[in-house]
Amino acid sequence: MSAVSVAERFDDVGASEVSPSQARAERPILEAVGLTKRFGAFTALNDVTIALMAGEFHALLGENGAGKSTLVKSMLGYYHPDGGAVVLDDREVTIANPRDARRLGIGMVYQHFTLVPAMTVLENLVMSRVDVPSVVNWAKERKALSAFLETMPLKVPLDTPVDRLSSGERQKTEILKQLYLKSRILVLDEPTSVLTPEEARQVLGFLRARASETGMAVLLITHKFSEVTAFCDRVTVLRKGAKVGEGLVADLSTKEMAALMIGERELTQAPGRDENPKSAEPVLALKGVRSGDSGTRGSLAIEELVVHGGEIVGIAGISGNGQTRLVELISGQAQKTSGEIRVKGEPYDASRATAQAMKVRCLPEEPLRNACVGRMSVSDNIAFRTFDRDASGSKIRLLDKKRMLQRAQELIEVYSIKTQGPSAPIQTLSGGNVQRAVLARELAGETDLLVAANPCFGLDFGAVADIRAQLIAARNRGTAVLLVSEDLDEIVALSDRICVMFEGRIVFECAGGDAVDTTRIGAHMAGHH
Ligand SMILES: Nc1ncnc2c1ncn2[C@@H]1O[C@H](COP(=O)(O)OP(=O)(O)OP(=O)(O)O)[C@@H](O)[C@H]1O
Repeated sequence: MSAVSVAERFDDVGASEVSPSQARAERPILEAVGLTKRFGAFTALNDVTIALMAGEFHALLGENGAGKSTLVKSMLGYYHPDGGAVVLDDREVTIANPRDARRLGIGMVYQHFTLVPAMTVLENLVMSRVDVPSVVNWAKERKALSAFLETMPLKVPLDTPVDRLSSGERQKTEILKQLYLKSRILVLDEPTSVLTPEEARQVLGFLRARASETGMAVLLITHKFSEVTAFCDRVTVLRKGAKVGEGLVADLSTKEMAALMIGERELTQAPGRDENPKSAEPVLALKGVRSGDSGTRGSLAIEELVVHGGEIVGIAGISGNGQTRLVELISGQAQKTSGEIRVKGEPYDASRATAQAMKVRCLPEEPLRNACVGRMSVSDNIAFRTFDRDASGSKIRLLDKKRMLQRAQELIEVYSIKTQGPSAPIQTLSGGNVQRAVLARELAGETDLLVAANPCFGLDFGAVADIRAQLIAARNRGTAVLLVSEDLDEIVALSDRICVMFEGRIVFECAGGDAVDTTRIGAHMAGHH
Protein backbone atom coordinates (compact mmCIF):
# COMPACT_ATOMS: atom_id res chain seq x y z
CA MET A 1 0.00 0.00 0.00
CA SER A 2 1.52 3.31 -0.98
CA ALA A 3 0.05 6.71 -0.17
CA VAL A 4 -0.80 8.86 -3.19
CA SER A 5 -2.27 12.32 -3.38
CA VAL A 6 -5.76 13.01 -4.58
CA ALA A 7 -4.41 14.85 -7.61
CA GLU A 8 -2.63 11.69 -8.80
CA ARG A 9 -5.63 9.53 -8.10
CA PHE A 10 -8.02 11.89 -9.88
CA ASP A 11 -6.55 11.02 -13.24
CA ASP A 12 -7.02 7.31 -12.58
CA VAL A 13 -10.65 7.74 -11.64
CA GLY A 14 -11.50 10.17 -14.41
CA ALA A 15 -15.17 11.00 -14.43
CA SER A 16 -15.52 8.20 -11.89
CA GLU A 17 -17.79 6.13 -14.10
CA VAL A 18 -17.79 2.45 -13.32
CA SER A 19 -17.69 0.04 -16.20
CA PRO A 20 -20.16 -2.84 -16.00
CA SER A 21 -17.28 -5.29 -15.76
CA GLN A 22 -16.39 -3.79 -12.40
CA ALA A 23 -19.87 -4.42 -11.09
CA ARG A 24 -20.27 -7.12 -8.49
CA ALA A 25 -16.48 -7.52 -8.21
CA GLU A 26 -15.58 -9.29 -4.98
CA ARG A 27 -13.02 -6.77 -3.86
CA PRO A 28 -13.18 -3.76 -1.63
CA ILE A 29 -13.38 -0.44 -3.43
CA LEU A 30 -12.98 1.57 -0.26
CA GLU A 31 -11.54 0.57 3.09
CA ALA A 32 -11.03 2.38 6.36
CA VAL A 33 -8.25 0.64 8.25
CA GLY A 34 -7.91 1.17 12.01
CA LEU A 35 -9.46 4.64 11.98
CA THR A 36 -9.26 6.54 15.25
CA LYS A 37 -10.73 9.98 15.89
CA ARG A 38 -10.47 11.97 19.11
CA PHE A 39 -12.20 15.17 20.11
CA GLY A 40 -9.97 16.53 22.91
CA ALA A 41 -9.61 13.76 25.47
CA PHE A 42 -12.65 11.90 24.13
CA THR A 43 -12.16 9.03 21.69
CA ALA A 44 -15.21 9.05 19.40
CA LEU A 45 -13.81 6.35 17.09
CA ASN A 46 -11.41 3.68 18.22
CA ASP A 47 -9.42 1.62 15.70
CA VAL A 48 -12.34 0.90 13.35
CA THR A 49 -11.87 -1.09 10.15
CA ILE A 50 -14.58 -1.38 7.51
CA ALA A 51 -14.45 -2.50 3.86
CA LEU A 52 -16.94 -1.59 1.14
CA MET A 53 -17.13 -4.04 -1.74
CA ALA A 54 -17.97 -3.02 -5.29
CA GLY A 55 -21.70 -3.39 -5.93
CA GLU A 56 -22.70 -3.94 -2.33
CA PHE A 57 -25.23 -2.19 -0.14
CA HIS A 58 -23.65 -2.01 3.30
CA ALA A 59 -25.48 -0.93 6.47
CA LEU A 60 -23.77 0.89 9.33
CA LEU A 61 -25.67 0.46 12.58
CA GLY A 62 -25.15 1.85 16.07
CA GLU A 63 -26.92 3.73 18.81
CA ASN A 64 -27.03 7.53 18.87
CA GLY A 65 -23.49 8.67 19.62
CA ALA A 66 -21.91 5.30 18.66
CA GLY A 67 -19.64 7.03 16.13
CA LYS A 68 -21.32 6.33 12.79
CA SER A 69 -21.17 9.91 11.48
CA THR A 70 -17.66 10.33 12.87
CA LEU A 71 -16.51 7.22 10.99
CA VAL A 72 -17.86 8.29 7.62
CA LYS A 73 -16.79 11.91 8.09
CA SER A 74 -13.28 10.69 8.95
CA MET A 75 -13.25 8.57 5.77
CA LEU A 76 -14.41 11.45 3.58
CA GLY A 77 -12.10 14.26 4.67
CA TYR A 78 -14.67 16.11 6.74
CA TYR A 79 -12.65 15.18 9.84
CA HIS A 80 -8.95 14.39 9.93
CA PRO A 81 -8.52 11.07 11.73
CA ASP A 82 -5.87 10.76 14.46
CA GLY A 83 -4.89 7.27 13.34
CA GLY A 84 -5.50 4.72 10.61
CA ALA A 85 -5.71 4.92 6.86
CA VAL A 86 -8.20 5.17 4.01
CA VAL A 87 -7.58 2.83 1.11
CA LEU A 88 -9.17 3.28 -2.30
CA ASP A 89 -8.77 0.52 -4.89
CA ASP A 90 -5.91 -1.03 -2.89
CA ARG A 91 -3.98 2.21 -2.57
CA GLU A 92 -3.79 4.39 0.50
CA VAL A 93 -5.10 7.89 -0.16
CA THR A 94 -5.08 11.13 1.75
CA ILE A 95 -8.49 12.75 1.55
CA ALA A 96 -7.98 16.23 2.97
CA ASN A 97 -11.52 17.53 2.50
CA PRO A 98 -14.93 16.54 1.08
CA ARG A 99 -13.99 18.07 -2.28
CA ASP A 100 -11.10 15.61 -2.54
CA ALA A 101 -13.57 12.83 -1.80
CA ARG A 102 -15.85 14.06 -4.57
CA ARG A 103 -12.96 14.13 -7.03
CA LEU A 104 -12.35 10.50 -6.19
CA GLY A 105 -15.96 9.62 -6.92
CA ILE A 106 -17.03 9.35 -3.29
CA GLY A 107 -20.24 11.20 -2.47
CA MET A 108 -22.12 11.68 0.75
CA VAL A 109 -25.66 12.65 1.62
CA TYR A 110 -25.38 14.22 5.09
CA GLN A 111 -28.00 14.41 7.86
CA HIS A 112 -28.09 18.16 7.26
CA PHE A 113 -28.75 19.64 3.83
CA THR A 114 -25.85 20.99 1.80
CA LEU A 115 -27.75 22.67 -1.03
CA VAL A 116 -27.64 26.46 -1.47
CA PRO A 117 -31.17 27.63 -0.48
CA ALA A 118 -31.43 30.65 -2.80
CA MET A 119 -30.30 28.73 -5.91
CA THR A 120 -32.61 26.56 -8.02
CA VAL A 121 -32.27 22.80 -8.21
CA LEU A 122 -30.70 23.17 -11.67
CA GLU A 123 -28.14 25.71 -10.42
CA ASN A 124 -27.31 23.61 -7.38
CA LEU A 125 -26.71 20.48 -9.41
CA VAL A 126 -24.58 22.15 -12.07
CA MET A 127 -22.51 24.14 -9.56
CA SER A 128 -21.79 21.02 -7.49
CA ARG A 129 -19.68 19.51 -10.29
CA VAL A 130 -15.89 19.58 -9.87
CA ASP A 131 -15.57 20.35 -13.59
CA VAL A 132 -18.06 23.22 -13.75
CA PRO A 133 -17.00 25.52 -16.63
CA SER A 134 -16.24 29.18 -15.93
CA VAL A 135 -19.01 30.20 -18.36
CA VAL A 136 -22.02 27.95 -18.00
CA ASN A 137 -24.24 27.29 -21.01
CA TRP A 138 -27.47 27.02 -19.01
CA ALA A 139 -29.65 25.96 -21.95
CA LYS A 140 -27.32 23.06 -22.64
CA GLU A 141 -27.06 22.12 -18.95
CA ARG A 142 -30.85 22.23 -18.56
CA LYS A 143 -31.30 19.91 -21.54
CA ALA A 144 -28.73 17.47 -20.19
CA LEU A 145 -30.19 17.54 -16.70
CA SER A 146 -33.75 17.09 -17.96
CA ALA A 147 -32.58 14.06 -19.93
CA PHE A 148 -30.80 12.75 -16.82
CA LEU A 149 -33.93 13.23 -14.69
CA GLU A 150 -35.99 11.32 -17.27
CA THR A 151 -33.93 8.24 -16.40
CA MET A 152 -34.45 8.65 -12.65
CA PRO A 153 -37.44 7.45 -10.65
CA LEU A 154 -37.20 10.52 -8.36
CA LYS A 155 -38.65 13.75 -9.65
CA VAL A 156 -37.72 17.26 -8.49
CA PRO A 157 -38.65 20.62 -10.07
CA LEU A 158 -35.47 21.91 -11.78
CA ASP A 159 -36.36 25.61 -11.70
CA THR A 160 -37.58 25.91 -8.12
CA PRO A 161 -35.28 27.57 -5.58
CA VAL A 162 -34.25 25.02 -2.97
CA ASP A 163 -35.69 27.05 -0.08
CA ARG A 164 -39.15 26.50 -1.59
CA LEU A 165 -38.79 22.71 -1.66
CA SER A 166 -40.20 20.47 1.06
CA SER A 167 -37.72 18.53 3.20
CA GLY A 168 -38.52 15.39 1.20
CA GLU A 169 -37.81 17.14 -2.12
CA ARG A 170 -34.53 18.52 -0.75
CA GLN A 171 -33.49 15.08 0.35
CA LYS A 172 -34.32 13.66 -3.07
CA THR A 173 -32.30 16.47 -4.67
CA GLU A 174 -29.30 15.61 -2.46
CA ILE A 175 -29.51 11.98 -3.60
CA LEU A 176 -30.02 12.94 -7.26
CA LYS A 177 -26.99 15.22 -6.98
CA GLN A 178 -24.79 12.27 -6.05
CA LEU A 179 -26.15 10.21 -8.93
CA TYR A 180 -25.67 13.13 -11.30
CA LEU A 181 -22.06 13.46 -10.08
CA LYS A 182 -21.70 9.75 -10.87
CA SER A 183 -20.43 8.88 -7.43
CA ARG A 184 -19.15 5.34 -7.47
CA ILE A 185 -19.16 5.19 -3.69
CA LEU A 186 -22.18 6.67 -2.00
CA VAL A 187 -22.49 7.25 1.74
CA LEU A 188 -25.99 7.99 3.00
CA ASP A 189 -26.48 9.28 6.56
CA GLU A 190 -30.11 8.49 7.43
CA PRO A 191 -31.40 9.46 3.98
CA THR A 192 -35.00 8.37 4.41
CA SER A 193 -35.88 10.21 7.60
CA VAL A 194 -37.79 12.95 5.75
CA LEU A 195 -39.24 10.72 3.03
CA THR A 196 -42.62 9.00 3.14
CA PRO A 197 -42.41 5.19 3.51
CA GLU A 198 -43.30 4.84 -0.17
CA GLU A 199 -40.61 7.33 -1.25
CA ALA A 200 -38.07 5.63 1.00
CA ARG A 201 -38.76 2.24 -0.60
CA GLN A 202 -38.53 3.79 -4.04
CA VAL A 203 -35.21 5.55 -3.35
CA LEU A 204 -33.51 2.62 -1.63
CA GLY A 205 -34.86 0.13 -4.17
CA PHE A 206 -33.47 2.23 -6.99
CA LEU A 207 -30.05 2.62 -5.34
CA ARG A 208 -29.99 -1.10 -4.57
CA ALA A 209 -30.59 -1.94 -8.24
CA ARG A 210 -28.07 0.67 -9.37
CA ALA A 211 -25.41 -0.78 -7.07
CA SER A 212 -25.94 -4.27 -8.50
CA GLU A 213 -25.88 -3.02 -12.09
CA THR A 214 -22.97 -0.59 -11.98
CA GLY A 215 -20.77 -1.73 -9.12
CA MET A 216 -21.49 1.42 -7.11
CA ALA A 217 -20.95 0.73 -3.41
CA VAL A 218 -23.47 2.16 -0.97
CA LEU A 219 -22.88 2.66 2.75
CA LEU A 220 -26.18 3.33 4.51
CA ILE A 221 -26.41 4.73 8.03
CA THR A 222 -29.86 3.96 9.35
CA HIS A 223 -31.82 3.29 12.52
CA LYS A 224 -34.45 1.30 10.67
CA PHE A 225 -33.91 -2.45 10.75
CA SER A 226 -36.56 -2.84 8.05
CA GLU A 227 -34.27 -0.95 5.64
CA VAL A 228 -31.32 -3.15 6.57
CA THR A 229 -33.16 -6.40 6.02
CA ALA A 230 -34.92 -5.25 2.84
CA PHE A 231 -32.02 -3.61 1.00
CA CYS A 232 -28.59 -4.37 2.52
CA ASP A 233 -26.12 -7.18 1.84
CA ARG A 234 -23.78 -6.69 4.77
CA VAL A 235 -23.82 -4.83 8.06
CA THR A 236 -21.22 -3.33 10.38
CA VAL A 237 -22.21 -2.46 13.95
CA LEU A 238 -20.52 0.18 16.11
CA ARG A 239 -20.85 0.62 19.87
CA LYS A 240 -19.16 3.38 21.85
CA GLY A 241 -16.80 4.19 19.00
CA ALA A 242 -15.65 0.60 18.42
CA LYS A 243 -16.65 -2.03 15.89
CA VAL A 244 -18.55 -4.76 17.72
CA GLY A 245 -19.75 -6.87 14.82
CA GLU A 246 -20.07 -7.35 11.09
CA GLY A 247 -21.60 -9.93 8.82
CA LEU A 248 -24.02 -10.79 6.09
CA VAL A 249 -27.50 -9.45 6.72
CA ALA A 250 -28.89 -12.84 5.70
CA ASP A 251 -27.01 -14.46 8.60
CA LEU A 252 -28.20 -12.05 11.30
CA SER A 253 -31.62 -11.55 12.86
CA THR A 254 -32.71 -8.02 13.84
CA LYS A 255 -32.62 -9.21 17.45
CA GLU A 256 -28.94 -10.11 17.05
CA MET A 257 -28.18 -6.76 15.42
CA ALA A 258 -30.01 -4.93 18.23
CA ALA A 259 -28.11 -6.91 20.85
CA LEU A 260 -24.80 -5.95 19.21
CA MET A 261 -25.86 -2.29 19.26
CA ILE A 262 -26.86 -2.01 22.90
CA GLY A 263 -24.68 -4.66 24.56
CA GLU A 264 -25.89 -5.74 28.00
CA ARG A 265 -28.24 -2.82 28.60
CA GLU A 266 -31.96 -3.35 29.22
CA LEU A 267 -34.44 -1.42 27.08
CA THR A 268 -36.99 0.94 28.63
CA GLN A 269 -40.44 -0.60 28.91
CA ALA A 270 -43.22 1.78 27.92
CA PRO A 271 -45.54 2.47 30.87
CA GLY A 272 -49.12 1.24 30.42
CA ARG A 273 -51.69 3.79 29.34
CA ASP A 274 -53.80 4.86 32.33
CA GLU A 275 -57.47 4.30 31.66
CA ASN A 276 -58.93 7.73 32.04
CA PRO A 277 -56.56 10.61 32.62
CA LYS A 278 -58.44 12.83 30.12
CA SER A 279 -59.66 16.12 31.60
CA ALA A 280 -63.14 17.46 30.82
CA GLU A 281 -61.86 20.94 29.92
CA PRO A 282 -59.58 21.46 26.94
CA VAL A 283 -56.00 22.54 27.63
CA LEU A 284 -55.30 23.69 24.06
CA ALA A 285 -58.06 25.11 21.87
CA LEU A 286 -57.61 26.62 18.41
CA LYS A 287 -60.58 28.30 16.70
CA GLY A 288 -60.61 29.71 13.17
CA VAL A 289 -56.83 30.06 13.13
CA ARG A 290 -55.23 31.28 9.89
CA SER A 291 -51.55 31.82 9.25
CA GLY A 292 -49.62 32.44 6.05
CA ASP A 293 -51.11 33.43 2.69
CA SER A 294 -54.22 31.35 2.20
CA GLY A 295 -53.69 28.39 -0.11
CA THR A 296 -49.89 28.73 -0.24
CA ARG A 297 -47.67 25.85 0.73
CA GLY A 298 -47.28 25.52 4.50
CA SER A 299 -50.11 27.95 5.33
CA LEU A 300 -52.65 27.09 7.99
CA ALA A 301 -56.45 27.21 8.16
CA ILE A 302 -57.73 25.31 11.20
CA GLU A 303 -61.41 25.66 12.09
CA GLU A 304 -61.13 23.82 15.38
CA LEU A 305 -58.52 21.79 17.22
CA VAL A 306 -58.81 20.80 20.85
CA VAL A 307 -56.44 18.83 23.07
CA HIS A 308 -57.49 17.83 26.58
CA GLY A 309 -55.25 17.13 29.54
CA GLY A 310 -54.24 13.48 29.71
CA GLU A 311 -54.71 13.02 25.99
CA ILE A 312 -52.28 12.57 23.11
CA VAL A 313 -53.63 14.04 19.88
CA GLY A 314 -51.59 12.94 16.90
CA ILE A 315 -51.37 15.15 13.82
CA ALA A 316 -50.62 13.00 10.79
CA GLY A 317 -49.67 14.41 7.41
CA ILE A 318 -47.04 14.52 4.72
CA SER A 319 -44.47 17.24 5.37
CA GLY A 320 -45.36 20.65 3.93
CA ASN A 321 -49.08 20.50 4.77
CA GLY A 322 -49.07 23.13 7.51
CA GLN A 323 -47.87 21.03 10.45
CA THR A 324 -44.66 23.04 10.83
CA ARG A 325 -46.69 26.28 10.94
CA LEU A 326 -48.95 24.80 13.61
CA VAL A 327 -45.95 24.01 15.83
CA GLU A 328 -44.38 27.41 15.10
CA LEU A 329 -47.58 29.21 16.18
CA ILE A 330 -47.57 27.49 19.55
CA SER A 331 -43.80 27.84 20.06
CA GLY A 332 -43.89 31.55 19.14
CA GLN A 333 -41.91 31.29 15.89
CA ALA A 334 -44.80 32.34 13.63
CA GLN A 335 -47.79 34.69 13.89
CA LYS A 336 -51.43 33.97 13.21
CA THR A 337 -53.32 36.32 10.91
CA SER A 338 -56.71 35.59 12.53
CA GLY A 339 -58.50 33.30 14.94
CA GLU A 340 -57.74 32.47 18.55
CA ILE A 341 -55.49 30.16 20.48
CA ARG A 342 -56.40 29.47 24.10
CA VAL A 343 -54.61 27.49 26.77
CA LYS A 344 -56.80 26.44 29.69
CA GLY A 345 -59.40 28.94 28.54
CA GLU A 346 -57.02 31.95 28.50
CA PRO A 347 -55.74 33.68 25.35
CA TYR A 348 -52.26 32.42 24.51
CA ASP A 349 -49.70 34.71 22.80
CA ALA A 350 -46.76 32.24 22.76
CA SER A 351 -44.33 34.67 24.44
CA ARG A 352 -41.70 33.18 26.73
CA ALA A 353 -43.48 34.61 29.80
CA THR A 354 -46.89 33.23 28.77
CA ALA A 355 -45.45 29.82 27.90
CA GLN A 356 -43.73 29.81 31.29
CA ALA A 357 -46.86 30.83 33.19
CA MET A 358 -49.16 28.45 31.29
CA LYS A 359 -46.68 25.58 31.48
CA VAL A 360 -46.46 25.14 27.73
CA ARG A 361 -43.44 23.26 26.44
CA CYS A 362 -42.33 22.51 22.92
CA LEU A 363 -39.98 20.09 21.21
CA PRO A 364 -39.71 21.50 17.68
CA GLU A 365 -38.37 19.86 14.54
CA GLU A 366 -34.59 20.04 14.07
CA PRO A 367 -34.01 20.92 17.74
CA LEU A 368 -30.34 21.92 17.24
CA ARG A 369 -31.48 24.68 14.88
CA ASN A 370 -34.86 25.56 16.38
CA ALA A 371 -34.44 25.00 20.11
CA CYS A 372 -30.75 25.33 20.96
CA VAL A 373 -27.79 27.67 20.68
CA GLY A 374 -25.20 25.30 19.26
CA ARG A 375 -22.09 26.94 20.69
CA MET A 376 -23.53 27.19 24.19
CA SER A 377 -23.04 24.35 26.63
CA VAL A 378 -25.42 21.48 27.29
CA SER A 379 -25.98 22.96 30.75
CA ASP A 380 -26.88 26.44 29.41
CA ASN A 381 -29.20 24.97 26.81
CA ILE A 382 -30.94 22.83 29.40
CA ALA A 383 -31.40 25.94 31.57
CA PHE A 384 -33.12 28.07 28.90
CA ARG A 385 -36.52 27.75 30.62
CA THR A 386 -35.29 28.28 34.17
CA PHE A 387 -32.00 30.26 34.24
CA ASP A 388 -33.73 33.39 35.60
CA ARG A 389 -35.67 31.56 38.32
CA ASP A 390 -34.66 30.07 41.64
CA ALA A 391 -35.73 26.62 42.84
CA SER A 392 -39.10 28.01 43.98
CA GLY A 393 -39.76 29.69 40.61
CA SER A 394 -39.10 33.31 41.76
CA LYS A 395 -37.11 35.66 39.53
CA ILE A 396 -33.37 36.01 40.23
CA ARG A 397 -30.90 38.63 39.01
CA LEU A 398 -27.64 36.67 38.95
CA LEU A 399 -27.12 33.37 37.19
CA ASP A 400 -26.51 30.47 39.53
CA LYS A 401 -24.05 28.56 37.33
CA LYS A 402 -23.45 25.90 39.97
CA ARG A 403 -27.15 25.09 40.23
CA MET A 404 -27.45 25.05 36.43
CA LEU A 405 -24.57 22.56 36.14
CA GLN A 406 -26.01 20.37 38.88
CA ARG A 407 -29.46 20.34 37.25
CA ALA A 408 -27.95 19.54 33.87
CA GLN A 409 -25.92 16.68 35.38
CA GLU A 410 -29.10 15.22 36.92
CA LEU A 411 -31.00 15.39 33.63
CA ILE A 412 -28.03 13.98 31.69
CA GLU A 413 -28.29 10.92 33.89
CA VAL A 414 -32.10 10.59 33.90
CA TYR A 415 -32.35 11.00 30.11
CA SER A 416 -29.12 9.05 29.35
CA ILE A 417 -27.67 11.94 27.31
CA LYS A 418 -24.28 11.00 25.88
CA THR A 419 -22.03 14.03 26.29
CA GLN A 420 -18.52 14.69 27.46
CA GLY A 421 -20.15 16.64 30.29
CA PRO A 422 -22.57 19.48 31.01
CA SER A 423 -20.01 22.05 29.83
CA ALA A 424 -19.59 20.59 26.32
CA PRO A 425 -21.07 22.76 23.53
CA ILE A 426 -24.41 21.18 22.61
CA GLN A 427 -23.47 21.14 18.90
CA THR A 428 -20.81 18.52 19.68
CA LEU A 429 -23.48 15.99 20.69
CA SER A 430 -24.75 13.46 18.18
CA GLY A 431 -28.17 14.28 16.63
CA GLY A 432 -30.07 11.88 18.85
CA ASN A 433 -28.48 13.21 22.00
CA VAL A 434 -29.38 16.83 21.16
CA GLN A 435 -32.96 15.55 20.86
CA ARG A 436 -32.79 13.96 24.31
CA ALA A 437 -31.29 17.09 25.88
CA VAL A 438 -34.09 19.30 24.53
CA LEU A 439 -36.76 16.84 25.60
CA ALA A 440 -35.18 16.69 29.08
CA ARG A 441 -35.43 20.49 29.29
CA GLU A 442 -39.01 20.62 28.04
CA LEU A 443 -40.36 17.78 30.18
CA ALA A 444 -38.57 18.76 33.39
CA GLY A 445 -40.94 20.31 35.89
CA GLU A 446 -44.69 20.55 35.52
CA THR A 447 -46.04 20.67 31.98
CA ASP A 448 -49.69 21.29 31.08
CA LEU A 449 -49.23 21.30 27.32
CA LEU A 450 -46.44 19.60 25.41
CA VAL A 451 -46.07 20.04 21.67
CA ALA A 452 -43.74 17.45 20.19
CA ALA A 453 -42.80 17.63 16.51
CA ASN A 454 -41.24 14.45 15.12
CA PRO A 455 -39.84 13.66 18.59
CA CYS A 456 -38.15 10.43 17.54
CA PHE A 457 -36.63 11.75 14.30
CA GLY A 458 -33.14 10.27 13.94
CA LEU A 459 -33.26 8.35 17.20
CA ASP A 460 -32.04 4.78 17.65
CA PHE A 461 -34.57 2.15 18.71
CA GLY A 462 -33.55 2.31 22.37
CA ALA A 463 -34.01 6.09 22.43
CA VAL A 464 -37.34 5.77 20.61
CA ALA A 465 -38.52 3.47 23.40
CA ASP A 466 -37.28 6.02 26.02
CA ILE A 467 -38.95 9.02 24.41
CA ARG A 468 -42.24 7.25 23.73
CA ALA A 469 -42.27 6.13 27.36
CA GLN A 470 -41.74 9.77 28.43
CA LEU A 471 -44.64 10.96 26.25
CA ILE A 472 -47.02 8.33 27.62
CA ALA A 473 -45.89 9.08 31.18
CA ALA A 474 -46.59 12.81 30.61
CA ARG A 475 -50.07 11.95 29.29
CA ASN A 476 -50.72 9.70 32.28
CA ARG A 477 -49.74 12.62 34.57
CA GLY A 478 -52.45 14.74 32.90
CA THR A 479 -50.35 16.69 30.36
CA ALA A 480 -52.06 17.54 27.06
CA VAL A 481 -49.78 16.28 24.30
CA LEU A 482 -49.96 17.48 20.71
CA LEU A 483 -47.85 15.04 18.74
CA VAL A 484 -46.99 16.13 15.21
CA SER A 485 -45.26 13.39 13.27
CA GLU A 486 -44.61 12.28 9.74
CA ASP A 487 -44.21 8.74 11.04
CA LEU A 488 -47.69 7.23 10.85
CA ASP A 489 -46.63 4.19 12.90
CA GLU A 490 -45.60 6.54 15.70
CA ILE A 491 -48.91 8.43 15.54
CA VAL A 492 -50.86 5.18 15.68
CA ALA A 493 -48.73 3.77 18.52
CA LEU A 494 -49.11 6.82 20.76
CA SER A 495 -52.29 8.77 20.00
CA ASP A 496 -55.65 8.72 21.74
CA ARG A 497 -57.08 10.71 18.86
CA ILE A 498 -55.70 11.26 15.33
CA CYS A 499 -56.20 14.27 13.04
CA VAL A 500 -54.94 14.36 9.45
CA MET A 501 -53.68 17.63 7.99
CA PHE A 502 -53.75 18.32 4.29
CA GLU A 503 -53.05 21.70 2.69
CA GLY A 504 -53.21 23.44 6.06
CA ARG A 505 -56.59 22.03 7.10
CA ILE A 506 -57.69 19.20 9.34
CA VAL A 507 -59.42 16.97 6.85
CA PHE A 508 -60.05 13.84 8.89
CA GLU A 509 -60.29 12.81 12.52
CA CYS A 510 -60.62 9.44 14.24
CA ALA A 511 -60.00 7.75 17.57
CA GLY A 512 -56.59 6.11 18.13
CA GLY A 513 -56.12 2.54 19.32
CA ASP A 514 -55.87 -0.89 17.77
CA ALA A 515 -58.78 -0.44 15.35
CA VAL A 516 -57.20 2.49 13.49
CA ASP A 517 -57.65 2.24 9.73
CA THR A 518 -54.22 3.34 8.45
CA THR A 519 -55.24 2.92 4.80
CA ARG A 520 -57.99 5.47 5.29
CA ILE A 521 -55.63 7.84 7.11
CA GLY A 522 -53.01 7.38 4.34
CA ALA A 523 -55.63 8.22 1.69
CA HIS A 524 -56.50 11.49 3.49
CA MET A 525 -52.79 12.29 3.87
CA ALA A 526 -52.48 11.97 0.10
CA GLY A 527 -55.46 14.30 -0.48
CA HIS A 528 -58.16 11.71 -1.28
CA HIS A 529 -60.97 12.87 1.00
N1 LIG B 1 -17.11 17.97 16.83
C1 LIG B 1 -17.20 17.22 17.93
N2 LIG B 1 -16.62 17.59 19.10
C2 LIG B 1 -16.74 16.82 20.21
N3 LIG B 1 -17.38 15.62 20.25
C3 LIG B 1 -17.96 15.20 19.12
C4 LIG B 1 -17.92 15.97 17.90
N4 LIG B 1 -18.59 15.28 16.94
C5 LIG B 1 -19.04 14.15 17.54
N5 LIG B 1 -18.67 14.10 18.84
C6 LIG B 1 -18.97 13.03 19.79
O1 LIG B 1 -18.59 11.80 19.21
C7 LIG B 1 -19.54 10.78 19.53
C8 LIG B 1 -20.00 10.11 18.25
O2 LIG B 1 -20.85 11.03 17.55
P1 LIG B 1 -21.48 10.68 16.13
O3 LIG B 1 -22.16 11.91 15.64
O4 LIG B 1 -20.44 10.06 15.28
O5 LIG B 1 -22.55 9.57 16.55
P2 LIG B 1 -23.63 8.82 15.62
O6 LIG B 1 -23.41 7.35 15.83
O7 LIG B 1 -23.57 9.31 14.24
O8 LIG B 1 -24.98 9.26 16.35
P3 LIG B 1 -26.46 9.65 15.79
O9 LIG B 1 -27.13 8.35 15.47
O10 LIG B 1 -27.11 10.31 16.97
O11 LIG B 1 -26.30 10.55 14.61
C9 LIG B 1 -20.66 11.44 20.32
O12 LIG B 1 -20.46 11.17 21.68
C10 LIG B 1 -20.48 12.91 20.03
O13 LIG B 1 -20.86 13.69 21.16
